Amino acid sequence: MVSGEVTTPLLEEPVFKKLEEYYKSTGSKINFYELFKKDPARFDKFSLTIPCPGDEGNILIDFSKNRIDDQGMNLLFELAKARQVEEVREKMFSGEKINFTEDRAVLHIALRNLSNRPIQVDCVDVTPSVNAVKQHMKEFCDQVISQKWLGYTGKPIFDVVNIGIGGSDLGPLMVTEALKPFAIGPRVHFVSNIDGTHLAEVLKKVNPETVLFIVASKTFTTQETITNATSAKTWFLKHAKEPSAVAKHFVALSTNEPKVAEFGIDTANMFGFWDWVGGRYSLWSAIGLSIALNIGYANFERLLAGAHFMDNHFQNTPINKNAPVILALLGVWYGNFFGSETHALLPYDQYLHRFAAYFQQGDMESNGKYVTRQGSPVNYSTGPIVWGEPGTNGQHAFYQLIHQGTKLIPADFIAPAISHNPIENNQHHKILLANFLAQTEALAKGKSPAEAEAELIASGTSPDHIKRILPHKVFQGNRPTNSIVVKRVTPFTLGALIAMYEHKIFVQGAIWNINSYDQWGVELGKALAKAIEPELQDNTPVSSHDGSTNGLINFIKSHY
Ligand SMILES: O=P(O)(O)OC[C@H]1O[C@H](O)[C@@H](O)[C@@H](O)[C@@H]1O
Repeated sequence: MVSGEVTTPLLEEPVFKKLEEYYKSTGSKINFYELFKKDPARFDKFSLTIPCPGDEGNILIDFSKNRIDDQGMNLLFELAKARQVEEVREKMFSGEKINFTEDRAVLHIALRNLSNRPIQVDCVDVTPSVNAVKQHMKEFCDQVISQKWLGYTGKPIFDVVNIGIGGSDLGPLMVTEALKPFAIGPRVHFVSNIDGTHLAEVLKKVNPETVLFIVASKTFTTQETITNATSAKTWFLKHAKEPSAVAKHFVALSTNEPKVAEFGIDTANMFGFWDWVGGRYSLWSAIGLSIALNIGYANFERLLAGAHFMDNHFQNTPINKNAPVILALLGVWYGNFFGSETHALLPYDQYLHRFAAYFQQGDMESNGKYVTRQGSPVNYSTGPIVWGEPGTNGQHAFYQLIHQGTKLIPADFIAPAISHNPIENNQHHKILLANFLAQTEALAKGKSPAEAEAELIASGTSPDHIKRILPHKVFQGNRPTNSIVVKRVTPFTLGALIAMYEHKIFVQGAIWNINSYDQWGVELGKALAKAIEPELQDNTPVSSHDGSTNGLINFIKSHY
């Protein structure tokens, strides 16, 4: 056990019990829309404005449309204190090995530590090595973007293919999509799936003379990535013929130098990182190389600066004004008291269309745990199911269930005030924002039976028909949302938003007393796939698995 670790089971925490009582007597009955009528200061009280430097504007986090009041919020803040969120936060920032099941520190914050504060792991300051890799990345990006890095026939690089999966794919993919307006370098493509279709379709778009493959894998043992990278190399050599050409067209991002060399990539073309960078927190490391190549190193550094800015906010702001802490506590409030099982991320920005997918891994791989740090099964709910799609698309797909379904689905709406594409005199963006505002208002306000009836009468509906359809036209409202508005989606504001959600995950993990930084759950499936693969090599029937698995394998083999 790590010293100072929380050992009181969550449900026995005195303030958790107080919260339970408060939930029964008051919290469960709150209609926050009604509270706006009673308290004109509610928005000011339950929102945060975080001023960003330069012309990045403010980040507004409006959490007033939640089932909370002063008493509830104060109890939640007390809960954060009781669960020692501040102490555990210090452990993370100071490089303690809080990921104890892998005996690792958790230091994605060190990758964006632009103030160069020394951070020690095993008595060694990691900052110089972080800066050295960043310098290598910068030089490489500058060479590729300025077209000084030439392929085997002397042509510059026009396309970059990032081959990686999970944390070595989702971050760079999400960020390069989000920051398309900032692209100045080669086009980027992503191959993650072992399904040969993924690689085959990307290879159709690129030219071996002008393509750069980035093999991104922390462990450099991930089956999908190594198989895809090997096939990409075979394809490349079919064209280039000469093995020495590989050095100009393949680079590796990894913590595993021997495996990189074994694969045949010159370790001079390897960008390293460290075991204290979790895969799902690695876009700030060398894993971000495809981002830096696409938007330029200076913009990549702005992304880091935005994250560093949020790290400072998280580390230095009192709990009751701390954005990640507040978002985390609200999640705990719904998950552990109201029984909400999911959390929706709904960006009103087409460029952020992979944001929810990114945090699906970030959150679900981190907090999808049922065992406490001390090793006992929890008797409370932990990480939510995270999902979402950009608005307004989602409105025409699944919002019906958020409005009138039986499940309580807390949702974060994320929007930029200013669009990168203000086409038609900005009309598109105004319609987009009007929809974002209308949805959060509708979810809050709902529609009472009296309002619905008045509408039906006004539209000339017959009394008999009104009687029949009225209940279907009523919305309960009181459905919680957070609204997060930035001036514009820029490398800086995006970096800050990502870091905010990373720290939210951290705070929830601390409250639930789980290790947010390992992922043993994904290992079993990997091991079993390795065992089944040889069985698919011929058509001999198998009988060594459970009935279903045998049946499936034999059905597939019957097509061989
Ligand atoms: O970068 P790697 O080592 O290829 O891992 C890719 C992914 O593999 C597994 O699914 C998990 O461990 C993820 O957290 C990780 O992001």
